[in-house]
Amino acid sequence: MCTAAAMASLPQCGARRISARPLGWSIPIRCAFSSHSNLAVDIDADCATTTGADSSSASGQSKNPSFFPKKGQTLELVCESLGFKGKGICKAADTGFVLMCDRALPGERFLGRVSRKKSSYAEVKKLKTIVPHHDMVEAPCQYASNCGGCKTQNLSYQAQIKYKEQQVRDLIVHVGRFDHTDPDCADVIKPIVPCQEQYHYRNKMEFSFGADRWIPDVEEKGERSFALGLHAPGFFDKVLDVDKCLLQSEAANKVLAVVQENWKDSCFGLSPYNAHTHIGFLKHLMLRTGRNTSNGLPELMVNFVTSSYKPELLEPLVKKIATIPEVVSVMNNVNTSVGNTSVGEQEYTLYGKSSITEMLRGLSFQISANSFFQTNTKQADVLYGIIEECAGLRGDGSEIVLDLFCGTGTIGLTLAKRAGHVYGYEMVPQAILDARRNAEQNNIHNATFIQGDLNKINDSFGKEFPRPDVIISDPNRPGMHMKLIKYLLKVRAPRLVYVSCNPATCARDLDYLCHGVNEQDLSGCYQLKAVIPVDMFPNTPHIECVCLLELA
Ligand SMILES: C[S@@+](CC[C@H](N)C(=O)[O-])C[C@H]1O[C@@H](n2cnc3c(N)ncnc32)[C@H](O)[C@@H]1O
Repeated sequence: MCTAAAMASLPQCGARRISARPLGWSIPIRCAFSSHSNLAVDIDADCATTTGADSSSASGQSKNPSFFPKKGQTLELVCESLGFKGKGICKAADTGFVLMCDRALPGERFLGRVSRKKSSYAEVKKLKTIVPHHDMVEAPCQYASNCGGCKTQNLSYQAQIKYKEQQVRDLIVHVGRFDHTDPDCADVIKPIVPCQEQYHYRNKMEFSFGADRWIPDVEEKGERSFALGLHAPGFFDKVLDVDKCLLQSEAANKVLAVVQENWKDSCFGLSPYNAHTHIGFLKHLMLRTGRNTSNGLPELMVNFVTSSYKPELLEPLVKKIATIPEVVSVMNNVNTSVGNTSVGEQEYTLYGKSSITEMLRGLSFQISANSFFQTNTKQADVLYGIIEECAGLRGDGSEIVLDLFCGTGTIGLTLAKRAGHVYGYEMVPQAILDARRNAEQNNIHNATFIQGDLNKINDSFGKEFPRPDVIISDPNRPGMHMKLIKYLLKVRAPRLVYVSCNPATCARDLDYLCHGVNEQDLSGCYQLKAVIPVDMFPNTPHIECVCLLELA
């Protein structure tokens, strides 16, 4: 059975047939996923806003109490587990119809309204908690219940990692089609590696300036005012004003506080960019924290993304920020497009230097405003250690490593000391330039970085480098393109380390690599040896996994 939570992200999963239910009756709903999901409750469904049952299946209703929700219906639900994007999963009794609710946490009994209905699952908006969830703790952040960033702050950390591990296991079994009853497979999924720091772990945060401040409870009244903070969940144009974010460093919070104290002051003449009218100056405030390599102290980059280049407007604010000792760089990216991106067409240094330093596994990296870099440095150190262990390089300097989706080259460069040669492949030209610079700066001479789109490779891919002994693949959330899967099945590398930030697409790709792709007439040739979930982002639904595959 394919889980609905996974279906939400995997289009190839088929919809399940379920029947409709009569309106206006008490409906038994129970929780989903685990074997002990027998918490049946009666609910008094409010069907005032729904119209007519599904006529195709309504006739069977009097005999069958099965349930098919309607948009607008209010239900009493109990959440048992966390699924895709950290949404709480509930399930209708009898039909197994899945209902997903943002911010519902396991054990929580709540009233929710069906906001969206698909053929295989429905989404529910939580209206009111009736009984709180298990493993409840007090959220330390005042914005926790409204901010889109940390959705699980009020769930104990032990429970957070337990549900993440369970989600990976469910996806590997149901989407990846690995049989957990097979003793060979049972040991493959390892316990999740927790993150030692659950707050202040992010080295980069991006806040938005907005003309439309989001005040959660009066949201519908259209109250308008300026804001600097995080986008309200589901809104491109509304911003939750925040003075402090517990995910970023203390030094970054000092900068945020200074900007907040000053930018709305009319004497500065600053205006937020309006996502509707496209008028206004300030778009984003990006704060990056690195470490000074000589004294180990934090060093900070502040990057203002603006719609035009007017340094005179920013100058008074820059002067105030520059008095914060940790600030070593103030940048200005100018982005004239109407989109939401923070990468500028031009970049200017307003104060100090144009990059900061970060250390990872003993190497030092220069990070500019737009460089990609792992956002949780300490846990990236742990992640890369696991990758290195999985890569299992002999260290005799003879092996070829292919680092696919290499970004700024960090994984490949940390492996280079034990490899014969590393070949990195990446689409973004600037990342390739950064990777080459990083290699030079760390005196690494056995690494070659090649720019190219791995979704567009053809049969000649692989001619630029010798046959790899170890392949690292670290794609973005959509996972690997079928063209790349075909290459990996053709090249038959002895070891493949798949690093993923989306366990759903990861499970799909592992299925292709190990079991083959029927529709493409391809046989699998790898054996799954280990899946190691790593918690890189506490208090959020994100899950990283390192998977080791060996040639079968
Ligand atoms: C998850 S990041 C991994 C970066 C790097 N491995 C690291 O640990 O820092 C994925 C990288 O894949 C790159 N990428 C995304 N789509 C790509 C494609 N179609 N072809 C090549 N690279 C791509 C992105 O630019 C990004 O640098």
